Formats: sequence, C-alpha cells, structure tokens
Amino acid sequence: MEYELLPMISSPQDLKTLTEAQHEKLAAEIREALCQIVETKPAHFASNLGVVELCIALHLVFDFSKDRLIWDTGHQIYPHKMVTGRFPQFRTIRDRNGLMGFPNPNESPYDLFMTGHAGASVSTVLGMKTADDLLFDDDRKAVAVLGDGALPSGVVFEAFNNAAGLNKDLLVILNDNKMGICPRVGGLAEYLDKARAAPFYNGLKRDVAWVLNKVPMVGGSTKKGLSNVKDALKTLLHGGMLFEQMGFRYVGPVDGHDLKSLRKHLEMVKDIKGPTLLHVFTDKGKGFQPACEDPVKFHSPSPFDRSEEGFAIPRSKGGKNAAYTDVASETIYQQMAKDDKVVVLTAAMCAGNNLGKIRDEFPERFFDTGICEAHAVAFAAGMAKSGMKPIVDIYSTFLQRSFDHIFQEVALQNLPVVFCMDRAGLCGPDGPTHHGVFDNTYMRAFPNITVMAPGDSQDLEAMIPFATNHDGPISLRFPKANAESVIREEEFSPIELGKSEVIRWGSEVMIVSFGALLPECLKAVEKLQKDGIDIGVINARFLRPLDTEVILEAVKNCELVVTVEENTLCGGFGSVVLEAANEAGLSTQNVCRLGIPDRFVEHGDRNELLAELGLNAVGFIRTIRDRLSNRQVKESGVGAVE
Ligand SMILES: Cc1ncc(C[n+]2csc(CCOP(=O)(O)OP(=O)(O)O)c2C)c(N)n1
Ligand SMILES: CC(=O)[C@@H](O)[C@H](O)COP(=O)(O)O
Ligand SMILES: [Mg+2]
Repeated sequence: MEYELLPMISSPQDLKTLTEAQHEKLAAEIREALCQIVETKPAHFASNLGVVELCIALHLVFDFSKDRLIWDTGHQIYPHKMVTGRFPQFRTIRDRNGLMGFPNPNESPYDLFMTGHAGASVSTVLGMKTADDLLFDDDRKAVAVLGDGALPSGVVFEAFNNAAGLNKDLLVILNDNKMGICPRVGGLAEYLDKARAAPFYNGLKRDVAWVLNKVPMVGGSTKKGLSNVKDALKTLLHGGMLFEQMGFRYVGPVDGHDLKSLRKHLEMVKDIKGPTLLHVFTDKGKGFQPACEDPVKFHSPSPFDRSEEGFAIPRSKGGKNAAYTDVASETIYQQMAKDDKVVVLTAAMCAGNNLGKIRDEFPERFFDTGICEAHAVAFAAGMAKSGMKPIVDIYSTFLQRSFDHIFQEVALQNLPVVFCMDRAGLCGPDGPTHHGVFDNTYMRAFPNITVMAPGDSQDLEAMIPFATNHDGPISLRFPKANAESVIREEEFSPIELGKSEVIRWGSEVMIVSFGALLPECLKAVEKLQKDGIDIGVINARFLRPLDTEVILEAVKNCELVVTVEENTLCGGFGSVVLEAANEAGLSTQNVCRLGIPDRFVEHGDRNELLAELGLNAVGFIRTIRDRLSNRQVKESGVGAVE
C-alpha cells in the first residue's frame, strides 16, 4: 500500500485539517504500517491494531501539546507515535538507537512517562492535573487510557480512591478489549464481561440518566425507596456502577472502532467536572483477522508474511534451542507432578512464562492473579504459611512491584516461597522498563532469603527441585535467552546450599560468574588459555550464602579475579564478593567487577547490548588482557604512577 496521508502528518494538528473520509483512510494506513513492522521484527501488534480509531479520536478532540495523555499499558503507543511526527522513523521501532516500543519522553513531548509497567497512569495523570491546577495551568485536560488488563492492578484503585477524594477533572478511558496478553481473569473480568452485554451508550440513555438525576428527593422512607429505584434503574442502564460507586462519573460503553461516535463521546466527556470514566470497547487485533482470532499469539508475534487471502505465514526460524523459560516451566511441571504441595503463580504472564501446560493439567494448583504482582507475593506467603510450596514465576522487572511483600510477608516470616525470576538481565528490544537488572541487589538486601542463579540449563533443572525442598525463602533468576549447557570436565556437581562449582581452577586469573553468562566466560577462558594465561572459572551458583571458602581463595591467591553478572554493579554479586573479602581482611585491588553500569540501558538486540557493555566473551577477553597488561606496564615501571 502506498502511504498517502501518514507522511503528511507531522503533528496531531495536521489531523484536524483532514476530512472524515480521510480519517478513515488514515486508520487503514496506520494498520498497514503496523502489519509491515511485524513482517520484519517481533513487535507489539494486536493491541495497537485495536486502538487506531481511539488514538485518532483523542488527538482530534484534545490538544496534547498541552493536555496530558498517558497510554497504559504503554505497548499500545504505536499509532500515537505515528501521528505525533514519528512516522518517518517508525520502521526503526525497538531497534538500537531507533524509536522505543513504549512511550519515551526523550523522543517526543507527546510522550510523558515511560509506561512499560502497567497500571500507574491514573496516579501520574492525577498528579499532573493536581500540579497543573496548583500552578494555575488548570485549562490543561488530563487523560489516562487504561487497558482492561491493567485495571485490576492495586495502584489503579489507590488512584481512583484519591481522584474521587480530590474530585479532580480527570478522564480515564477504559480500553476494554477483553484481554491482557492472555484472557483477563478474576472478579473484575467477570464484571466487565457482564457490562459487555449492555447496549452501546446513546442519547436516550443519557436522557434517562438525566431524568433520574432529577428524581425529587423527599424525606424518610420515600427518599430511600426512590434512591433504591434510581440505583436499580442505573444498573439496568449501564455496567458502570462499580465506578460510579467509587466516585467516578461513568459514561459508556461506546464502540472504540466507530470514529464518529468516539469523537462525539470524547467531546461530551471532555468538559465534565470531576473524575470521569469513559468505557470503550475495542477488538484486540482489529483489521487483521488472524490477530482477532488469536490475540495471545499476535500480542507480540515473531515476524510473519501475509498471504493474499489475509493469512499469517510464519517465517521459518531454523533450529531453535529451548529458552530458559521453557526449561523452567518444564522443570516446574515435573516438580508439580512429583509433589502435590507445589503450586505456581503467574501475574498475567501465563504465555510469557510458558505455563499453559501446567494451567491445563494442574488447574487447581495454577494461579493467575492478573497484573497484581504485589498481591501475588502476599498470596503466595499465605499459601506457604498453610503448608504449600508456592513458586512465584514472575519477570524480574515486574517483581519489583512486590518489594514490600517480599520483605514483610515472605522474608520477615521466613516462609518457603520460591521466586523464579524470568527475564532477569537485559531484555533486548523492550528496553529499560523491562530489563531485569536489579534483582541481585534487591533480593540480597533481605535476611533469610537464599539467592541463587543457574549458570546453565542443567543448573536450572537442578535448582528448581532444590528450591522447592528448601525450608525458607529462595530466589533464582534466568534471562530471556536460549538455555545453553556447558561442557564440564568433571561430572555435574549437585546443588548444595552455599556451594559454588569450580569448573576449572587457574592460578593467575579466576572468573567468578553468577548466572547465565557462564558459557561466555568459558569461551573467554578457552581463548585466553591458548594465549598462555592460567585462567579458570567458578560458577558461583549462590550469591547468598556466598561460597567464601572457594571464592576468597581465588581473591587471596590470584593476580586477577573478575566477577561477572547481568545485574547492576550497585550492590550486586561483585559487591558481595568485595564485602566478603574486606571482612576477611583481604586486599581487593585484584578484583574487577563486570556487570550493568549505573545507568539505564536502552533498548536493542540483547546480544548487541551485552557486547556494548563488554558482557560477552570478547568483552571479558578485552578486560582481562587490559588488566594483565597494566600489571606488566607497572612491573616494568613504564607508565607507573609516581
Ligand atoms: C506491572 C506489569 N506486569 C506485567 C506486565 C506485562 N504485560 C504487558 S502488557 C500486559 C497485558 C496488558 O493488558 P491491557 O492493558 O489490557 O493491554 P492490551 O494488550 O489488552 O491492549 C501484561 C500483563 C506489565 N507490562 N506490567
Ligand atoms: C508489554 C509487555 O510488557 C509485554 O508484552 C512484553 O513486551 C513481553 O515481553 P516478552 O516477549 O519477553 O514476554
Ligand atoms: Mg486489554
């Protein structure tokens, strides 16, 4: 398809010069651009197809060069990027140095917050509105587009409560497409399903509602009776009682693909005083039939071609190794088959965690809490207290939501909850909101928690049963990567609390690796050995308790000890080694820490990012050679500091 209109849109102002027919054509062009992107790379797809009309309507009715807008969850941002001057760069989305796949304030003033984590939009929009009012900027409107998957997050209800208390002019658009990544779950899901049965909002309904508001209120039982009748009628009128009872004005439901109707309703709610919720029904995948039929698969699909008949033809990907996620889910499955006390929890990431088989075969021991990580951890603590063995299977970055419950409900009570942190390390194209690079630091902060990381797939297979049989809280982490299996000279040594695995001892240099960069360390060792360096590797396996016996032996005797981790250097594994050495009275001049630097890492291909940060075999070789050559320079006196 030739793009006729999209290249002409350099700002949302340009939308206002188009006719209604052109708006419809623009919607088709945006959908085509979305399809073209997923032919080239994995990207968020079905959600974006669903918000095309909503995006155009919002930019027609509001002026977001001053009004406030947050897309939540932020992966629905692609059409917004196209109409806010970024269509020329759109093909670079999610590439290194290209557009980010989430809102990015560094890219455009139309993006206000990076919203890769779901649910905070109502709070931030309320905050901006409150500050704008205090700063006499009160003509700015404030809008949060909230997905129905994001809705159950606890923080959303904290914000609703606060917004109603403050009675702020705030518009929440509930983008209801019946889906998170997976089908939505829980009581709210059922509530919204029922609301789906309601007819679309129309003028008649508004008139009836207006009449209801005029029902005279008289004293005593008559007043109560009329009020009950009014409530009952209102329930019949729409499915928004929940929101109304919380202090929001509810309008809807409206058809999220009828541009004309959307504009009309947005105009209607734009100037309503007080917090308002506009309920919009959209179809996840709208405009591409395979995505409508299987929105889970097309949430963020692998690249595919489109047939002339509109089918998606997957591109062959060649022999793909099992990912760490697959090894973890299979091992969890095996544990559940062996031990009926083991239960597993996911926070709306059943697909991402690859837990479908477990959900289907052990439905009574599988729990999807929705996007409610904080609750999931406290819920797991409750189950552990009553004698079950919960595995909390959550991405490292999203588990940050649970920090306080890891502290109070799990660590402080010393309960046997297993934290299985997927996507630990750099997550590639999702970028800084999704990189899981803080968990070594936050997990080690709490007494009682045992902190582990598998060095390869065999370790992971052994660590999960070890963890479910451990009497106390325990965490393990693995990245979004193929699960390699390292070749060991000795037999695989079983997991033992606080014991590392010495893969090879070197008298000059030792690499101490914590986690899945172990195979890269071994590649570096192989190369450096050929250069005549006596170098070895320790697979640390435990951060806490640290294997001080073995690791401090290396610090004491080797010229160089390099710690390696895919976690921030601030307070991570390398810091643990430094602290232990210091406590043992050892010099740490010979310890070099490699990990994620103290800044947020951008999006891009994971291997590319690791290479840039020196966290692959080439980088390790470079660092070790540099450090050893500095030593030689110092020894020969050349360049030595006086
Ligand atoms: C705190 C948090 N947990 C988990 C996720 C992973 N996640 C990304 S999108 C998504 C579903 C969001 O559903 P919804 O907001 O309804 O968006 P839709 O894809 O339906 O448009 C989930 C669970 C996340 N982004 N943030
Ligand atoms: C928006 C979001 O958070 C998810 O869609 C995320 O992009 C999924 O990442 P994975 O593909 O690693 O599961
Ligand atoms: Mg949704």
